[in-house]
Amino acid sequence: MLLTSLHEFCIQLPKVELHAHINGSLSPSTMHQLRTRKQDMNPDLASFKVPESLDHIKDFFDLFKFIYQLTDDEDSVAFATEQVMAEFAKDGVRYLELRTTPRANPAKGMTKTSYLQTVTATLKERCPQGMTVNLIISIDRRNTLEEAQQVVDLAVAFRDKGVVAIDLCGDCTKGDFDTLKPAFERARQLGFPLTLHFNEVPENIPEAPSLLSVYPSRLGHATLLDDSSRSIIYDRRIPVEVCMTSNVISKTVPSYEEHHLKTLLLEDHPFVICVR
Ligand SMILES: CNc1ncnc2c1ncn2[C@@H]1O[C@H](COP(=O)(O)O)[C@@H](O)[C@H]1O
Repeated sequence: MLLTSLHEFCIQLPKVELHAHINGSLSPSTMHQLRTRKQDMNPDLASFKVPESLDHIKDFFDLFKFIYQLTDDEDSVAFATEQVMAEFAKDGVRYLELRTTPRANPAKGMTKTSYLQTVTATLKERCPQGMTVNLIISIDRRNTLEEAQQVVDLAVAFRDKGVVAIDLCGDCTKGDFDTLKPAFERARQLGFPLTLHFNEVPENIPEAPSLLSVYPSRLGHATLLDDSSRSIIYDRRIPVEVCMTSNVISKTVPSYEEHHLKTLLLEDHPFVICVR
């Protein structure tokens, strides 16, 4: 087939996507469809729009208060998951690792277990032809240790349903990794590879040694590499999930030209380009 442009070539190129949060990957069209389903019950949603740019990464996490109202029941979660897979497939992704934080909504009868049942069933039944999809289960930085341990229990329960790893995500300006560390240590003992959102903002730098002490297999973002983290990460060759669009939109990186991808490339450190 004759390719008409570089853009077309990039779309058709078979790709892997390893860092995509389900609720962070809803396209404007998916959000619109979910909003239309829900706005009778929740008129506030009618005026909600994702802004094109943000002033600070904190504003980014605030958006999820709205987005979670769009996916607050099992049917919407299934619809959102199916749309996300279909859109990645259309963009030429052949291997996809989605990640998501189990969420309950008692008002709609959704539990963390039924949330994951819905997601894993959708991955199995609605996966586009020619694409393989696996799931990473996320622990939110704002979780208590008990909640984090519950996520590990869920990962064990859903292990044979395509769960391949456990993630640390959530508002990088909140929470304390040391509180959650025993859950990550247990996850590792149980054989789950770990991927951790790492050093997205300066406040994260003091906790970096603690995150690295649980032996993550991959790191998300790793935007700010202090000398001591850099030397451990380079020594162990821990691959970085580079999320350029997310970094530039949330202003943790000033521009694409100044992105730390360049340093990783020049220093021959393994990384993978991701979207969110
Ligand atoms: C910008 N960098 C980031 N850093 C940390 N966590 C992030 C993130 N981007 C997204 N999330 C996490 O993904 C969740 C939404 O998807 P799920 O409900 O899990 O599917 C958000 O609530 C946040 O915790």
